[in-house]
Amino acid sequence: MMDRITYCLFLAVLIASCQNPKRESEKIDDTIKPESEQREVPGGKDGVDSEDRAVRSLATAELHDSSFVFIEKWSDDFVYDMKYATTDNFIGKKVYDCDQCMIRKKVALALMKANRDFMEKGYRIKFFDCYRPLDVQKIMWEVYPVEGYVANPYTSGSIHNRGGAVDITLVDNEENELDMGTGFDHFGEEAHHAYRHLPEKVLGNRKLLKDIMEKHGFKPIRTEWWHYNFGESRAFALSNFPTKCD
Ligand SMILES: C[C@@H](N)C(=O)N[C@H](C)C(=O)O
Ligand SMILES: [Zn+2]
Repeated sequence: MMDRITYCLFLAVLIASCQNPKRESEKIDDTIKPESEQREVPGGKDGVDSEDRAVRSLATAELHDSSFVFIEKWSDDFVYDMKYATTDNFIGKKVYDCDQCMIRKKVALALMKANRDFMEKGYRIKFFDCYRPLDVQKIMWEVYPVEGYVANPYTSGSIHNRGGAVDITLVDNEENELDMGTGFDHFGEEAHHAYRHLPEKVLGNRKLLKDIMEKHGFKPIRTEWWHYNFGESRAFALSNFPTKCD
């Protein structure tokens, strides 16, 4: 009799898990930004005021800190060149279907605050990469299995796979990239933070990026000037859903 009950319980649990409800951490934001917050109000100084409103709007949205959001939906003030949605990357192949930046809500908020600081100085963030599915990490590892430049997907994976890392640079008001000394995904010592044989201007640009990102809770990695991990993002779950646009 007991065995029958245990068996029924087991069956019920199995059926429930097969329905595979999305974990909170993998829920994707489908809220609509209020109409009044979609347009910049005239008089805002270089978009900084509108960025403040955008931060408030996302901060008060009914979303879990770990929900994935499309940052483009919450702020008009970023620039995008999502390299893995093109063939212009070290893999030589387009590996994303979507060219938008998808990231955890908590990380998006910090990025919007950092962007506000950059905008006060006449710059803004340009994204090269945000959330990255674990399967894409495996493709990268096949092409370039060197830790420091590509995180090992078979150990702890990349913070990109957890929706907590971004690859970025800065652009000016005409959307010209600041000179950072190397291109994106230059896997060599010239891209390291400790590499000093660069013009003062380049060192200053890297420092500007690093200082403001650190102020907002991001941590650089030793080997790539463009890569920033947010806070304790290892706490976010590894994800592997494909990058699909809204
Ligand atoms: C591949 C490169 N853009 C990158 O993000 N590297 C770091 C180390 C990573 O894979 O997490
Ligand atoms: Zn990166």
